[in-house]
Amino acid sequence: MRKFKHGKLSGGCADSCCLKLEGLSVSMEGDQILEDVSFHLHCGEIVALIGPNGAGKSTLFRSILGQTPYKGSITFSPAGGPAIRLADGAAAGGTRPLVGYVPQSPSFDRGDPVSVLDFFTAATSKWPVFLPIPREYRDRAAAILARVHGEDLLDRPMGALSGGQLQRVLLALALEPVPHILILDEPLSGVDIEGEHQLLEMLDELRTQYDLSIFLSTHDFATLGQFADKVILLNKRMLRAGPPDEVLSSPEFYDTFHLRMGRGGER
Ligand SMILES: Nc1ncnc2c1ncn2[C@@H]1O[C@H](COP(=O)(O)OP(=O)(O)OP(=O)(O)O)[C@@H](O)[C@H]1O
Repeated sequence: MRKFKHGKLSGGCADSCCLKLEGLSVSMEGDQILEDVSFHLHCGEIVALIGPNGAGKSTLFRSILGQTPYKGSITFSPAGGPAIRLADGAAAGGTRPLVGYVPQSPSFDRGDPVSVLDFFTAATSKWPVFLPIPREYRDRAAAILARVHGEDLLDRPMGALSGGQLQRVLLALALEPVPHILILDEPLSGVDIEGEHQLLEMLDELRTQYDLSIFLSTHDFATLGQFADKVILLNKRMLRAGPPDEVLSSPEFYDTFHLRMGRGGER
């Protein structure tokens, strides 16, 4: 599946744009949710975040989005530009990087008559969708959907979309405007194998086309090696980070998911 390995990574952070998390900690209602999490994310890189239920994956995303207060630092350094430090979600000394976000799949009632065009219009304008939608809004929605090869979905009811089609519609919205960083919370859940393959191809195409950092969480470990440059294993703390094969064969991975090491493993 992988068609493209990003060339800029060879120089590390110095000559490529980079999101840096350093010593990130989050507490809520007296509970420590994240503790001392540090890693870098480069443009053009797809990084998968894995961990058991309740590991803090969505909380980590919300911290980057500025929706959850944290301790530590999050900085964004555009290639060749000054670094932007995000303190508790506020950009200090620069323009806030654009972060596109696809939340964990919302569900739509099967009989819900809201069309993809209605949904787009409501999300991107103040036009009352019970009135006929003007041509310019329709053309704009079609152009945005075309980025994910979804123009044909425009008049479909949201409730009739498959899991993969719904993810593509949400992805198209997250790409308007095209962000610096794209975050997807479990985009593969509820998506069949064919849809999953299309979505992963799409992400590979988008990061190449727009030089995006893509950061996604998943519980589907079987496909990680096909699309992720790096995997981060999280369970409150960052337990391991590296290429997919290295993380998936690590003792930390086996311990976290209560698996036994196979032959050749040291345990
Ligand atoms: N608003 C909140 N107030 C208090 N605790 C919270 C809040 N939001 C999340 N938590 C707790 O933080 C922990 C991490 O939750 P989070 O949703 O980030 O995990 P996750 O790794 O995304 O889980 P999953 O894989 O099940 O989606 C959980 O124990 C959860 O109960």
